[in-house]
Amino acid sequence: MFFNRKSNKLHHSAASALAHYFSITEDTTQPWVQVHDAEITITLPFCVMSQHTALTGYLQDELQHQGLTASQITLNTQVHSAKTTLAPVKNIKNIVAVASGKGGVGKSTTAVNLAYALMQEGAKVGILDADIYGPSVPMMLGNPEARPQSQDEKHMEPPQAWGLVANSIGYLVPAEDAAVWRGPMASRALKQILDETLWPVLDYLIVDMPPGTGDIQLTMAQQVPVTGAVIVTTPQDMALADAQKGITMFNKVEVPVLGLIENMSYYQCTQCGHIDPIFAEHGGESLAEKYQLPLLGQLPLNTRLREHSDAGTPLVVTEPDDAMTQTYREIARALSINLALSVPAADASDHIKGDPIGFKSV
Ligand SMILES: Nc1ncnc2c1ncn2[C@@H]1O[C@H](COP(=O)(O)OP(=O)(O)OP(=O)(O)O)[C@@H](O)[C@H]1O
Repeated sequence: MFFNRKSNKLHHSAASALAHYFSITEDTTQPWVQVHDAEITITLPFCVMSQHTALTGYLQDELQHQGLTASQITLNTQVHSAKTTLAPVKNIKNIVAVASGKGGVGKSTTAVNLAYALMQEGAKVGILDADIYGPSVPMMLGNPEARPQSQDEKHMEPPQAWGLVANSIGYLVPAEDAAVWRGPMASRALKQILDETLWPVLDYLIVDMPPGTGDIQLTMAQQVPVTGAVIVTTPQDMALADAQKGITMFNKVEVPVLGLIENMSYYQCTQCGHIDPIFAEHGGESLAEKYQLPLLGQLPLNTRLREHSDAGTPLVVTEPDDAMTQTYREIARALSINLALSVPAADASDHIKGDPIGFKSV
């Protein structure tokens, strides 16, 4: 009886502290907490590994203020499979489309670095390059010569780069062949790559969408069981106008837009530190406000980011302490939290089958 009362108090206080920490309701956090004797186990439905130490400290302090002590606080992560209208893809819990209305705004750069940032926050992540007409992911991952292997001539083992599993039309056919495909063929190819790749169990598959909001993009968004979309834009009026078309497109196919990322927000001179908003200011903020969407983060125009992409050494992996890496990780945490809290979870037992390849999550 005494133990039960103490457990209940610990349970309630931990749930309340979590609610406060993440600015959400206690109803949401209650199911995350389990108490056994005086041991608290918290299972978060999102990936925020870099915050675990701070969060544990915060929980300890909050309990102490209430005269409570936990013998141990353990934090785990269990990302849910989200509910989608289309049938899920085997082993993939969530598909996140990274899209842009306008070309050249840094969508692929963002998709690649975001994928690694999610991994650093504790997620199991893959990337699918759906940019059929201009696949740049293989170059950005530094493995353009890689080819998916097949044991049965039906399924592909995806290449891996620094622990990230990836597939791309760029690994499969010469660029000039894909460039002349018509829309239906391009979307069929994407669906085929998605379904025939031996994906290990992934919390998130990042899909680098082709730029634009035409028929091809619409068909792709309709054929793939996308959990949510992230729109990349620059602050420039022209890019913002196209980003709005992207938001409208995802609304049309009932895919929730999880947030905006503003890229090339400003340039900071490496010599004098002067900040120049080359593509105008506040564009991302006003777009986010207009559509009531979170602005997940803002990245500067930076030579090193471009150099790392060109060299196939993604910045987030090779410069883990860089300020831009920290921004990508903030974006990754915000995205993971937003997805877990805004998209209802589904029963995953039918499609999560276990790792078919020697996949090492890092
Ligand atoms: N924040 C940034 N700072 C500097 N260079 C950047 C930044 N973001 C992207 N780039 C560079 O801009 C170019 C276009 O980026 P990227 O290929 O990611 O854009 P995209 O929107 O995917 O393009 P596409 O429309 O061709 O698919 C690349 O050379 C990339 O390295």
